[in-house]
Amino acid sequence: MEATPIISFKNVNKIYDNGTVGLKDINFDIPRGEFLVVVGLSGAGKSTLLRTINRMHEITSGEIRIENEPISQYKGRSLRLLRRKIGMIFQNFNLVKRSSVAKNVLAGRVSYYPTWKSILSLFSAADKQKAVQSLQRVSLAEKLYARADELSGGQQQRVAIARTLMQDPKIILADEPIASLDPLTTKTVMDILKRLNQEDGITVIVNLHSVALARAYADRIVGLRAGEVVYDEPIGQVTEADLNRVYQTV
Ligand SMILES: Nc1ncnc2c1ncn2[C@@H]1O[C@H](COP(=O)(O)OP(=O)(O)OP(=O)(O)O)[C@@H](O)[C@H]1O
Repeated sequence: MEATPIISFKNVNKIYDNGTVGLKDINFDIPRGEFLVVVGLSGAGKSTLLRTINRMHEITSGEIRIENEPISQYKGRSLRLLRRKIGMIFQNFNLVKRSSVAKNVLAGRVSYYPTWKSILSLFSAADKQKAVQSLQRVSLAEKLYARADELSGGQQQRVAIARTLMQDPKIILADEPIASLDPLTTKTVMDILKRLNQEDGITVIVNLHSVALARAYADRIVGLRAGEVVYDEPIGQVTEADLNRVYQTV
């Protein structure tokens, strides 16, 4: 029997308040431990798809299950617990630029603390140690006391990854994580995501424009066009002609 998928989309639709179709009848499962890359033109719905998984965006109809639980009704504590197991990294890194790397990384742990302790930054010695270890995973331990805005873009993205590691995530969502980076730094960041996937078994879902990168890193590629899945294949079966379908504008 096949193991339960970690994420499952069933007949998912998303229509924005202004009538724009974000997602149209999405149906697919993501097995635990997969490195999934979502490709598509700008506006195809990649960000929308990713953000429905942690409820940054609400769906209009259908069902999303995480670890076999429907998530749409989650509120309060259940929503916090859902978001704790899902790390997210963004194109623009979303760090507090004037804060230290240490503070930025520790911020990934706040969901484990009562609000008053997190406001006062009363992190335990164990969590400070964990912050150092998270930075070691992205080869940036020496930057612990640097200010975030002293770092290069690639280094900032690695800090953002270290921050998500503080959550002990089961899933990492990466929304165009390398869009602002040069080719060498891109490789460093993608290699780190791949390593976390392979060594820690974290399910990773990455939105990318680059088909070449998708082919280099993905276990499976899903192509979106105008909110619909037009392509869904394991990497071994990916062909140039199929991928071109994703990028047809008509
Ligand atoms: N808050 C919003 N309100 C209305 N429409 C939106 C909103 N956010 C996104 N859209 C629209 O939904 C569609 C999908 O957008 P989305 O950002 O998911 O695409 P994308 O594939 O991630 O694009 P990009 O590669 O440019 O980030 C687009 O037509 C977009 O204009």
